[in-house]
Amino acid sequence: MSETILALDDATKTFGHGAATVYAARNISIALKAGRALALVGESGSGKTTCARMAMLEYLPNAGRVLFKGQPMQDAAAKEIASYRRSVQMIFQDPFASLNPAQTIAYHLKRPLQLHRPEIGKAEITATIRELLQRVKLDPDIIAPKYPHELSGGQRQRVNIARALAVKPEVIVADEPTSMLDVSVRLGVLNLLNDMKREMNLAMLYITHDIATARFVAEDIAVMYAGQIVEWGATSEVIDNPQHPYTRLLLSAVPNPDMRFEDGGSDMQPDHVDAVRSLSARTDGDLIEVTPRHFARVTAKA
Ligand SMILES: Nc1ncnc2c1ncn2[C@@H]1O[C@H](COP(=O)(O)OP(=O)(O)OP(=O)(O)O)[C@@H](O)[C@H]1O
Repeated sequence: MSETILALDDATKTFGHGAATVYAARNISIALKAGRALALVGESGSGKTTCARMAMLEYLPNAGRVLFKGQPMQDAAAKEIASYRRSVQMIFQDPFASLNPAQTIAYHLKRPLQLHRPEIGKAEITATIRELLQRVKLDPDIIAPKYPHELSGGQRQRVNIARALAVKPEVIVADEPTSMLDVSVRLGVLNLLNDMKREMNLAMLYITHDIATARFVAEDIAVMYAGQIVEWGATSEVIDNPQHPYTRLLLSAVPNPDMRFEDGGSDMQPDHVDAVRSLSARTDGDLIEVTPRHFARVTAKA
């Protein structure tokens, strides 16, 4: 079994107080292992980004822990936190927003090397930038001198991936990394993430509302609804044989994940959709031990 690098251990994050408390993430336990990806899947508002932010230490959980190689990060010293921030790199949804329009691509890659890779001498920086661009399948001669606006969305996202790799991370958190890209280039970027994961033994958290894309990247999958993980397991098993009604609902909306279930995005009846949602949002039962009885109860109700 490969090593767990980063884990959320029974982590809960709430916003607001009293009756207005929102449980953005409730009792989340996930483990990111070297050389493997976990897909966190769910519709908008299910809590995926909150989990990513806890993994990035942007939010500390109200309860539960963030563990890095078994060490709780809540009480870590500043030096350990700085090292954590290098080891855990994020790739964002919007490939343009995270690039400075006034700087060349070479500059974007040079900065993290200068800041975080002191072992690379001045003379080797250009060669390392070339290597990084080649790794993400971009031609260094063409791309390095360009500015972000001169690249396509897919090329920009590859630059973001190269920049994340520049600091030699152990974990990549990719939050909807292809949702703003042209459909024709999405698969290429997902395949690249997959290659990086294997070649560099990276642990990866892949966040998406599109359960179908999880197959391309992730060995494991966790399905979220209303701040909770309702089902998890090996990606192929969960997709081919979903046990939880909410996972079935999510799969019924593929291949048009942008469509709302209520607008005919799912082939389930609207009252059945409502029943699945209310069951999935319950916090009193043991949602994790999913049994076919859950499904039977929902169908009987609908
Ligand atoms: N800073 C915040 N303040 C108050 N509520 C928040 C905050 N961040 C998130 N929430 C709430 O927590 C819940 C989960 O949000 P989150 O952004 O994690 O979902 P998501 O699955 O990532 O959605 P999306 O795919 O739209 O980004 C939502 O109900 C959201 O409104």
